[in-house]
Amino acid sequence: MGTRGSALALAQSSSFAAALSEVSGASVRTVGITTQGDTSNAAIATMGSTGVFVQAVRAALLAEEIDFAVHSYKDLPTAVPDGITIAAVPVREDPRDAVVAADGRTLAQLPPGARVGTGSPRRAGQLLSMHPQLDVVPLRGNVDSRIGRVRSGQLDAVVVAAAGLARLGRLAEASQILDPDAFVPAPAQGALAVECRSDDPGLLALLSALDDRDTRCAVEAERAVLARLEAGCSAPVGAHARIARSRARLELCAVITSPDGRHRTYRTMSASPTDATATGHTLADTLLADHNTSTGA
Ligand SMILES: NCc1[nH]cc(CCC(=O)O)c1CC(=O)O
Repeated sequence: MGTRGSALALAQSSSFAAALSEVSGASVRTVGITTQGDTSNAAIATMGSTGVFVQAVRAALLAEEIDFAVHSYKDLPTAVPDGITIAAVPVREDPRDAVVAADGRTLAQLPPGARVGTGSPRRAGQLLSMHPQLDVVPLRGNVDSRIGRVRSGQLDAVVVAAAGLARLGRLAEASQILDPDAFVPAPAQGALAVECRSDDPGLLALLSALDDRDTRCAVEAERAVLARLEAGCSAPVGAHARIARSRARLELCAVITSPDGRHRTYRTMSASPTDATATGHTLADTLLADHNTSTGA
């Protein structure tokens, strides 16, 4: 099993490995892979192509240095390369964003000018649109160092994925969990994608035992929004889907903001779960047309 070497990547891949061993009896050996995303100090949004965390892991997979890889799904580029298949999308962790703030404050309780760190244009745009009194400052690094900026007093708050906190056993440090219908998470946030080589049917079958149909469907709809907008992972687009009322309905919401938060376009759509991709595309078209109208583009 290939994985990045960060604490978060190791936590999520080792819990997947444990689940795989449990259902299949297979023993799993972990191979840590360093990626450009781990070694560069540049802001994620300036690193150009999407998938800075992913390319080295996929190269190792195609070179048969590893047999399968566990990725944070939201970090994957929307196109899956030839020769690689997503064999499993396990049950999703909490998809929501979370605030870690000094003195346990919520965003609404932060004073004007409070410094809130995030490196994500999606989070920055939504923060400013909802709370224009805040001073959003660029930030990157692992979850531990981002929370460290709050604990040291350099920042008043940071916004991170609840899933990241949960996987590190630190969800209790969140002072607010943001409603995903109001502050829309990144497409596929909280989900994992387990990839293997397409020509490895035995392993494909083994891994697919841990695939969760509802998670795959929700993520498919969210990622279809992103793919249709041809936006990379750093574009200010949020999308969140859930499967409601015992699989009868797919409910999808999506948001685009301008980077300064002055324009925010939010739309929802409900459809059959069998139409996940088409629903994502349709919602993206509506969203983009309405956003362009409101910004005068
Ligand atoms: N962009 C980095 C990243 N990629 C995956 C997660 C954890 C959440 C997840 O699994 O979706 C994080 C941290 C964060 O966004 O705070």
